[in-house]
Amino acid sequence: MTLLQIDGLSVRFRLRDAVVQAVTDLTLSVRPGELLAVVGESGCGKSVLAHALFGLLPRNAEVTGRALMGEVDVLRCGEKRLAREIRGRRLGLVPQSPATALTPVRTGRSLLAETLRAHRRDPGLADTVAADAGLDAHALDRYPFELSGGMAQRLVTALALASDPPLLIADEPTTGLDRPLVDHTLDLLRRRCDNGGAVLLITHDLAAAERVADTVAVMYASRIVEHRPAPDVFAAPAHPYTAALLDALPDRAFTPIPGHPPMLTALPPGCAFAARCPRADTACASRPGGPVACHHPLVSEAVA
Ligand SMILES: Nc1ncnc2c1ncn2[C@@H]1O[C@H](COP(=O)(O)OP(=O)(O)OP(=O)(O)O)[C@@H](O)[C@H]1O
Ligand code: NI
Repeated sequence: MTLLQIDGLSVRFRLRDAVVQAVTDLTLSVRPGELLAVVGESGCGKSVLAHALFGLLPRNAEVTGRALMGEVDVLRCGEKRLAREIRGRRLGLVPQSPATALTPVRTGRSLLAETLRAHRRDPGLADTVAADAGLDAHALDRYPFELSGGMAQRLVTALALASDPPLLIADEPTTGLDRPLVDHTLDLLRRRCDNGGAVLLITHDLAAAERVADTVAVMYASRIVEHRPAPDVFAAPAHPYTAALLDALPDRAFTPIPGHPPMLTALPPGCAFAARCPRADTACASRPGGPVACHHPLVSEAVA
Protein backbone atom coordinates (compact mmCIF):
# COMPACT_ATOMS: atom_id res chain seq x y z
CA MET A 1 0.00 0.00 0.00
CA THR A 2 1.20 3.53 -0.75
CA LEU A 3 -0.04 6.85 0.60
CA LEU A 4 1.35 8.73 -2.35
CA GLN A 5 2.38 7.42 -5.76
CA ILE A 6 4.06 9.94 -8.06
CA ASP A 7 4.60 8.86 -11.68
CA GLY A 8 6.53 10.83 -14.26
CA LEU A 9 6.01 14.23 -12.65
CA SER A 10 7.49 17.13 -14.60
CA VAL A 11 7.11 20.83 -13.84
CA ARG A 12 8.24 23.60 -16.19
CA PHE A 13 7.93 27.33 -15.80
CA ARG A 14 7.39 29.22 -19.02
CA LEU A 15 9.17 32.56 -18.91
CA ARG A 16 9.09 35.17 -21.67
CA ASP A 17 12.32 34.01 -23.28
CA ALA A 18 13.08 30.64 -21.65
CA VAL A 19 11.63 27.53 -20.06
CA VAL A 20 12.78 26.49 -16.58
CA GLN A 21 12.72 22.70 -16.25
CA ALA A 22 12.29 22.53 -12.45
CA VAL A 23 11.22 18.89 -12.00
CA THR A 24 11.77 16.20 -14.65
CA ASP A 25 10.11 12.80 -14.95
CA LEU A 26 10.06 12.17 -11.22
CA THR A 27 8.72 8.87 -9.92
CA LEU A 28 8.47 8.21 -6.17
CA SER A 29 6.15 6.59 -3.68
CA VAL A 30 5.64 6.94 0.06
CA ARG A 31 4.31 4.10 2.23
CA PRO A 32 2.68 4.43 5.67
CA GLY A 33 5.44 4.40 8.27
CA GLU A 34 8.06 5.66 5.80
CA LEU A 35 10.25 8.70 6.22
CA LEU A 36 11.52 9.61 2.75
CA ALA A 37 14.20 12.29 2.60
CA VAL A 38 14.59 14.28 -0.62
CA VAL A 39 18.06 15.85 -0.66
CA GLY A 40 20.06 17.91 -3.14
CA GLU A 41 21.69 21.30 -3.67
CA SER A 42 19.84 24.59 -3.68
CA GLY A 43 17.71 25.09 -6.78
CA CYS A 44 17.46 21.42 -7.83
CA GLY A 45 13.64 21.40 -7.65
CA LYS A 46 12.79 20.13 -4.16
CA SER A 47 10.35 22.88 -3.17
CA VAL A 48 8.73 22.91 -6.60
CA LEU A 49 7.98 19.22 -6.05
CA ALA A 50 6.31 20.05 -2.70
CA HIS A 51 4.36 22.94 -4.22
CA ALA A 52 3.15 20.78 -7.12
CA LEU A 53 1.78 18.18 -4.71
CA PHE A 54 0.09 20.82 -2.57
CA GLY A 55 -1.39 22.71 -5.55
CA LEU A 56 0.62 25.87 -4.91
CA LEU A 57 2.29 26.41 -8.27
CA PRO A 58 2.00 29.77 -10.03
CA ARG A 59 0.05 30.18 -13.29
CA ASN A 60 3.06 29.94 -15.56
CA ALA A 61 3.76 26.37 -14.37
CA GLU A 62 3.07 23.42 -16.68
CA VAL A 63 2.63 20.11 -14.92
CA THR A 64 2.62 16.63 -16.42
CA GLY A 65 2.50 13.18 -14.79
CA ARG A 66 0.37 11.84 -11.93
CA ALA A 67 0.45 11.96 -8.15
CA LEU A 68 -2.12 9.61 -6.69
CA MET A 69 -3.30 9.69 -3.09
CA GLY A 70 -5.71 6.76 -3.14
CA GLU A 71 -7.97 7.45 -6.11
CA VAL A 72 -7.28 11.17 -6.21
CA ASP A 73 -4.66 12.61 -8.58
CA VAL A 74 -3.64 15.68 -6.57
CA LEU A 75 -2.12 17.26 -9.71
CA ARG A 76 -5.45 17.23 -11.55
CA CYS A 77 -8.25 17.17 -8.98
CA GLY A 78 -8.77 20.94 -8.89
CA GLU A 79 -8.57 23.59 -6.20
CA LYS A 80 -11.96 22.80 -4.63
CA ARG A 81 -11.18 19.16 -4.01
CA LEU A 82 -7.66 19.98 -2.83
CA ALA A 83 -9.08 22.39 -0.28
CA ARG A 84 -11.90 20.09 0.84
CA GLU A 85 -10.26 16.67 0.86
CA ILE A 86 -6.50 16.91 0.57
CA ARG A 87 -4.78 19.90 2.17
CA GLY A 88 -4.48 19.46 5.90
CA ARG A 89 -6.68 16.35 5.85
CA ARG A 90 -4.63 13.85 3.89
CA LEU A 91 -1.53 15.90 3.19
CA GLY A 92 0.15 18.48 5.39
CA LEU A 93 2.88 20.96 4.46
CA VAL A 94 5.52 22.63 6.57
CA PRO A 95 6.45 25.39 4.12
CA GLN A 96 10.04 26.46 3.52
CA SER A 97 9.34 30.16 4.16
CA PRO A 98 7.44 30.65 7.44
CA ALA A 99 7.51 34.44 7.02
CA THR A 100 5.32 34.31 3.93
CA ALA A 101 3.12 31.50 5.25
CA LEU A 102 2.00 33.24 8.46
CA THR A 103 -0.83 35.80 8.55
CA PRO A 104 0.77 38.93 10.06
CA VAL A 105 -2.29 40.09 12.05
CA ARG A 106 -3.02 36.82 13.89
CA THR A 107 -1.25 35.38 16.90
CA GLY A 108 0.08 31.84 16.77
CA ARG A 109 -2.57 30.75 19.29
CA SER A 110 -5.40 32.05 17.14
CA LEU A 111 -4.00 30.42 13.99
CA LEU A 112 -3.46 27.12 15.79
CA ALA A 113 -6.90 27.13 17.44
CA GLU A 114 -8.54 27.81 14.08
CA THR A 115 -6.68 24.94 12.40
CA LEU A 116 -7.54 22.57 15.26
CA ARG A 117 -11.22 23.57 15.05
CA ALA A 118 -11.27 23.20 11.25
CA HIS A 119 -10.11 19.62 11.72
CA ARG A 120 -12.59 18.86 14.51
CA ARG A 121 -9.91 18.81 17.18
CA ASP A 122 -10.02 20.56 20.55
CA PRO A 123 -8.69 24.15 20.17
CA GLY A 124 -7.38 23.77 23.72
CA LEU A 125 -4.71 21.47 22.30
CA ALA A 126 -2.83 24.51 20.94
CA ASP A 127 -0.26 24.50 23.76
CA THR A 128 0.37 20.77 23.43
CA VAL A 129 0.79 20.89 19.65
CA ALA A 130 3.14 23.87 19.98
CA ALA A 131 5.17 22.05 22.65
CA ASP A 132 5.44 19.03 20.33
CA ALA A 133 6.96 21.34 17.74
CA GLY A 134 9.37 22.68 20.38
CA LEU A 135 7.61 26.04 20.80
CA ASP A 136 6.93 27.53 24.26
CA ALA A 137 3.31 28.41 25.08
CA HIS A 138 4.20 32.08 25.73
CA ALA A 139 5.39 32.45 22.11
CA LEU A 140 1.87 31.56 20.98
CA ASP A 141 0.53 34.93 22.15
CA ARG A 142 2.88 36.86 19.89
CA TYR A 143 2.26 38.09 16.37
CA PRO A 144 4.46 36.62 13.63
CA PHE A 145 6.65 39.76 13.42
CA GLU A 146 7.48 39.32 17.12
CA LEU A 147 8.89 35.82 16.56
CA SER A 148 12.49 34.96 15.77
CA GLY A 149 13.13 33.00 12.56
CA GLY A 150 13.45 29.76 14.50
CA MET A 151 10.24 30.42 16.47
CA ALA A 152 8.32 31.15 13.25
CA GLN A 153 9.71 27.90 11.87
CA ARG A 154 8.41 25.97 14.87
CA LEU A 155 5.02 27.71 14.61
CA VAL A 156 4.52 26.61 10.98
CA THR A 157 5.53 23.10 11.99
CA ALA A 158 2.92 23.20 14.79
CA LEU A 159 0.29 24.46 12.31
CA ALA A 160 1.03 21.55 9.97
CA LEU A 161 0.82 19.09 12.90
CA ALA A 162 -2.47 20.56 14.14
CA SER A 163 -4.52 18.82 11.45
CA ASP A 164 -2.63 15.55 12.05
CA PRO A 165 -2.40 14.51 8.37
CA PRO A 166 -1.38 10.93 7.46
CA LEU A 167 1.33 12.31 5.12
CA LEU A 168 3.37 15.37 6.00
CA ILE A 169 5.67 17.17 3.58
CA ALA A 170 8.25 19.07 5.62
CA ASP A 171 10.26 21.49 3.44
CA GLU A 172 13.46 22.39 5.31
CA PRO A 173 11.69 22.27 8.71
CA THR A 174 14.91 22.77 10.68
CA THR A 175 16.06 26.07 9.13
CA GLY A 176 17.26 28.52 11.75
CA LEU A 177 17.08 26.04 14.62
CA ASP A 178 19.92 25.26 17.03
CA ARG A 179 21.19 21.68 17.05
CA PRO A 180 19.06 20.46 20.01
CA LEU A 181 15.92 21.87 18.35
CA VAL A 182 16.95 20.38 15.01
CA ASP A 183 17.15 16.99 16.69
CA HIS A 184 13.84 17.60 18.50
CA THR A 185 12.10 18.33 15.17
CA LEU A 186 13.69 15.37 13.41
CA ASP A 187 12.76 13.01 16.23
CA LEU A 188 9.18 14.33 16.12
CA LEU A 189 8.99 13.50 12.39
CA ARG A 190 10.49 10.06 13.02
CA ARG A 191 7.90 9.37 15.76
CA ARG A 192 5.06 10.25 13.40
CA CYS A 193 6.33 7.56 11.04
CA ASP A 194 6.83 5.04 13.83
CA ASN A 195 3.19 5.65 14.77
CA GLY A 196 1.98 4.82 11.24
CA GLY A 197 2.14 8.26 9.62
CA ALA A 198 4.52 9.16 6.80
CA VAL A 199 6.83 12.07 6.09
CA LEU A 200 8.45 13.45 2.97
CA LEU A 201 11.34 15.44 4.40
CA ILE A 202 13.00 17.96 2.08
CA THR A 203 16.39 18.96 3.38
CA HIS A 204 19.85 20.24 2.53
CA ASP A 205 21.06 18.66 5.72
CA LEU A 206 22.43 15.20 4.94
CA ALA A 207 23.16 14.54 8.61
CA ALA A 208 19.46 15.14 9.29
CA ALA A 209 18.48 12.66 6.60
CA GLU A 210 20.96 10.11 7.95
CA ARG A 211 19.51 10.48 11.45
CA VAL A 212 15.87 9.77 10.58
CA ALA A 213 15.24 8.66 6.98
CA ASP A 214 14.23 5.18 5.84
CA THR A 215 14.76 6.00 2.18
CA VAL A 216 16.61 8.77 0.38
CA ALA A 217 15.96 10.33 -3.02
CA VAL A 218 18.86 12.45 -4.26
CA MET A 219 17.88 15.19 -6.72
CA TYR A 220 20.24 16.86 -9.16
CA ALA A 221 19.21 19.45 -11.74
CA SER A 222 15.49 18.56 -11.56
CA ARG A 223 15.84 14.76 -11.64
CA ILE A 224 16.18 12.03 -9.06
CA VAL A 225 19.62 10.48 -9.61
CA GLU A 226 19.60 7.94 -6.77
CA HIS A 227 16.72 6.47 -4.75
CA ARG A 228 17.66 3.76 -2.27
CA PRO A 229 17.36 2.76 1.40
CA ALA A 230 19.00 5.40 3.60
CA PRO A 231 21.61 3.12 5.25
CA ASP A 232 22.85 2.03 1.79
CA VAL A 233 23.05 5.58 0.49
CA PHE A 234 25.10 6.77 3.48
CA ALA A 235 27.34 3.70 3.76
CA ALA A 236 27.93 3.20 0.04
CA PRO A 237 26.58 5.92 -2.25
CA ALA A 238 26.13 4.63 -5.79
CA HIS A 239 25.76 7.79 -7.86
CA PRO A 240 28.94 9.89 -8.16
CA TYR A 241 26.84 12.97 -7.31
CA THR A 242 25.68 11.42 -4.04
CA ALA A 243 29.27 10.48 -3.23
CA ALA A 244 30.39 14.05 -3.99
CA LEU A 245 27.63 15.51 -1.77
CA LEU A 246 28.71 13.27 1.10
CA ASP A 247 32.39 14.08 0.55
CA ALA A 248 31.53 17.77 0.88
CA LEU A 249 30.38 17.25 4.50
CA PRO A 250 32.69 18.72 7.18
CA ASP A 251 32.85 15.44 9.08
CA ARG A 252 33.76 13.52 5.91
CA ALA A 253 36.35 14.66 3.31
CA PHE A 254 35.17 18.32 3.40
CA THR A 255 35.91 18.61 -0.33
CA PRO A 256 33.59 20.90 -2.26
CA ILE A 257 32.10 19.65 -5.54
CA PRO A 258 33.95 21.38 -8.39
CA GLY A 259 31.94 23.50 -10.81
CA HIS A 260 28.25 24.39 -10.72
CA PRO A 261 24.99 22.66 -11.55
CA PRO A 262 23.70 23.37 -15.07
CA MET A 263 21.08 26.06 -15.68
CA LEU A 264 17.58 24.58 -15.57
CA THR A 265 16.85 26.57 -18.72
CA ALA A 266 19.55 24.70 -20.65
CA LEU A 267 19.79 21.12 -19.39
CA PRO A 268 22.01 18.78 -21.41
CA PRO A 269 20.38 15.77 -23.11
CA GLY A 270 22.60 13.28 -21.26
CA CYS A 271 23.59 13.02 -17.59
CA ALA A 272 23.39 16.54 -16.11
CA PHE A 273 26.20 15.76 -13.64
CA ALA A 274 28.67 14.59 -16.33
CA ALA A 275 30.41 17.98 -16.60
CA ARG A 276 31.40 17.77 -12.89
CA CYS A 277 31.86 14.02 -12.64
CA PRO A 278 35.26 12.31 -12.34
CA ARG A 279 33.83 9.09 -13.82
CA ALA A 280 32.17 10.63 -16.88
CA ASP A 281 33.01 9.39 -20.41
CA THR A 282 31.32 9.37 -23.80
CA ALA A 283 28.55 7.03 -22.57
CA CYS A 284 27.28 9.85 -20.35
CA ALA A 285 26.10 11.83 -23.38
CA SER A 286 23.00 9.63 -23.19
CA ARG A 287 20.83 9.65 -20.09
CA PRO A 288 20.93 6.56 -17.87
CA GLY A 289 17.80 5.28 -16.08
CA GLY A 290 17.08 3.09 -13.04
CA PRO A 291 17.22 3.66 -9.26
CA VAL A 292 20.78 4.89 -9.77
CA ALA A 293 20.82 7.06 -12.87
CA CYS A 294 24.46 6.52 -13.78
CA HIS A 295 26.38 4.61 -16.47
CA HIS A 296 29.32 4.19 -14.05
CA PRO A 297 27.86 3.75 -10.56
CA LEU A 298 30.17 3.28 -7.59
CA VAL A 299 28.16 0.31 -6.33
CA SER A 300 27.32 -1.84 -9.32
CA GLU A 301 24.76 -4.15 -7.66
CA ALA A 302 22.61 -1.08 -6.89
CA VAL A 303 21.85 -0.70 -10.57
CA ALA A 304 20.27 -4.14 -10.99
N1 LIG B 1 7.66 30.59 -10.35
C1 LIG B 1 8.83 30.26 -10.88
N2 LIG B 1 9.20 30.72 -12.10
C2 LIG B 1 10.37 30.37 -12.65
N3 LIG B 1 11.29 29.57 -12.06
C3 LIG B 1 10.99 29.10 -10.83
C4 LIG B 1 9.76 29.42 -10.19
N4 LIG B 1 9.74 28.80 -8.97
C5 LIG B 1 10.92 28.12 -8.89
N5 LIG B 1 11.65 28.30 -10.01
C6 LIG B 1 12.97 27.72 -10.31
O1 LIG B 1 12.87 26.31 -10.16
C7 LIG B 1 14.09 25.78 -9.67
C8 LIG B 1 13.85 24.89 -8.48
O2 LIG B 1 13.46 25.69 -7.37
P1 LIG B 1 13.17 25.08 -5.94
O3 LIG B 1 12.62 26.18 -5.10
O4 LIG B 1 12.37 23.84 -6.08
O5 LIG B 1 14.63 24.68 -5.45
P2 LIG B 1 15.02 23.92 -4.10
O6 LIG B 1 15.66 22.62 -4.48
O7 LIG B 1 13.86 23.87 -3.19
O8 LIG B 1 16.16 24.89 -3.54
P3 LIG B 1 16.46 25.37 -2.03
O9 LIG B 1 17.22 24.23 -1.44
O10 LIG B 1 17.30 26.59 -2.22
O11 LIG B 1 15.17 25.63 -1.35
C9 LIG B 1 14.99 26.98 -9.36
O12 LIG B 1 15.88 27.13 -10.43
C10 LIG B 1 14.03 28.14 -9.30
O13 LIG B 1 14.64 29.33 -9.71
NI1 NI C 1 13.43 24.75 -1.44
